[in-house]
Order: sequence, then structure tokens, then C-alpha cells
Amino acid sequence: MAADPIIEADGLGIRFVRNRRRQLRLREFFIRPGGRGTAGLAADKSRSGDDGRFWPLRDVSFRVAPGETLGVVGRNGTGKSTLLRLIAGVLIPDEGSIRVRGDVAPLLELSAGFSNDLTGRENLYLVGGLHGLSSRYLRKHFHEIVSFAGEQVERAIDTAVRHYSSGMKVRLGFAIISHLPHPILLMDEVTAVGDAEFREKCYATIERLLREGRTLVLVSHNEKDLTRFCRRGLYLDAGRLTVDGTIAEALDAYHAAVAR
Ligand SMILES: Nc1ncnc2c1ncn2[C@@H]1O[C@H](COP(=O)(O)OP(=O)(O)OP(=O)(O)O)[C@@H](O)[C@H]1O
Repeated sequence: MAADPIIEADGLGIRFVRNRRRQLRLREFFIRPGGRGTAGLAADKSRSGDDGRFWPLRDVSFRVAPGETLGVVGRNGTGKSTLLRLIAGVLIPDEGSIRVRGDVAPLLELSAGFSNDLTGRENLYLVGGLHGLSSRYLRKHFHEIVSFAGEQVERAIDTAVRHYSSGMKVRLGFAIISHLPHPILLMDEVTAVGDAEFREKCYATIERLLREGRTLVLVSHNEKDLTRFCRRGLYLDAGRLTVDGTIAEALDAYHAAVAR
């Protein structure tokens, strides 16, 4: 690989306790690039025990060069979303390390940063600001962002977000996050972002961002999306990375597992 990796996972592993979550609030992880080590966290390394501890992801190593497009596939519960959250810094590894050299635009949990009592306009400035966009930039692009989110959001931009439908929140969230200049895009199911018309707008936006050379990590069960956006594929099997190849190779492994 010629360029320095923009994402580098080495022996990455995380342990969960069933029904408990050790997760930072979204606001705490916003705009936090750099390495996240394991310092002192790997006390008990048992695979799983009577106490409900288990490893949803273990011994995962890979490198991603800038501009690569990576699809992560695997059956339900094999650790795909957990991997995205480790890259985003929402979760901290118990083993190994994950280094991310650049800011991450998390096109995930799109409405998670919103405060329900604030209006759409106020949330736009709040969430955009939390992600590092200046208020000057946000003022300049305000109409563009709001009009991307659609007429319904435009009409309700001075209404408290608690009165928005979940689709409206997702549309406003996507409109804001897709404005970030961050080099790394993380996505969980592109198709979860709304109705068919909005989805087409999202697809066009993602394609534009990829043409600009952004790096994409996409978790999806939708093969059309995976083959449309990703050249490379990781296949996870019960928390282990068993295929790191083209997206077609990763999907073949997935099909073989589903047929078993
Ligand atoms: N916060 C948590 N606490 C405890 N267990 C969790 C937590 N989050 C996920 N899990 C469990 O960890 C495992 C991996 O979950 P993950 O969401 O990463 O899987 P996935 O491959 O993304 O699944 P899907 O395809 O269904 O979205 C699953 O067994 C899940 O039930």
C-alpha cells in the first residue's frame, strides 16, 4: 500500500457484557481523530463466561488507504456495527488498537446529536458546530442544507425538533453531516435514510463525496449498495475477520455462509 493508512486496526477486540453498554455519548466523541489504545482495559481475556461477557469482535487487523471504499458484510450479530463504532470512537477497544488518521463524518444515527427542545435551525448550528463547522460556514450554507433536507423540514425549521417525524430528523441530519469536509465517511445501511426520493439524493451526494476522494466504510446487507459504492470488502464471521478482499469476494463468503 503506497499511502499511509487512514484507518489501521491491529488485533482489535472488544468485550461486551450482555445487556450492558459501555458507550460514550455521541457528543463526547465528535471530531476526535487519532489513536485509541487499550491501556489497561484488557484484564479478563476469556472468550465468554458465566458472567455474560463475550467478544463480539476479536483479533481484527486491517489497513485502509485514503480514498478506499470498504464494504463490511456478515450475518446478523457478527460485529459489523461494533466495528463502525470502534472506528467512530464511540466504543473503546479492550484489546489491540484502532488508529484513525483524520476526522470522521458519521453518517450513522443521524438524529442522535439533536436536542429535542431546540428548533431545526438551532440544531443545525449546534450539531454542525459540534462537528467543527464554523457558524460562518453554516450561515453561508444554511439554505442549501435546509433545502437538501426537503420541503417538510424547510417549513418546520423554526419548530422544536421534538415535533419532527423520525424521517425529518434523519433528513436534516444527513443534510448537515454530508456537508462535513471530513475525509472518512462511516455509513450503516444507506437505505435506512428515508424514502426513495431522498435516498436518490443521498446516493448522488455519496457518489460526489467519493469522487472527491473520501474514504468510505459502509456496513450493509444491501448488495446493490455494497457493489455500487465499495471496491473492497471485509467479511466478518462471528466477530473474526475471515475475508479481506474485493467486495465480490466478501459477498461470496457471505453467500456461502448463508447457504450452510
Ligand atoms: N452495547 C451492547 N452491549 C452488549 N451487547 C451488544 C451491544 N451492542 C451489540 N451487542 C451484541 O454484540 C454482537 C455484535 O453486534 P453488532 O451490532 O456489531 O452486529 P452486526 O453484525 O452489526 O448485526 P446486524 O447485521 O444485525 O446489524 C451481537 O451479539 C449483539 O447482540
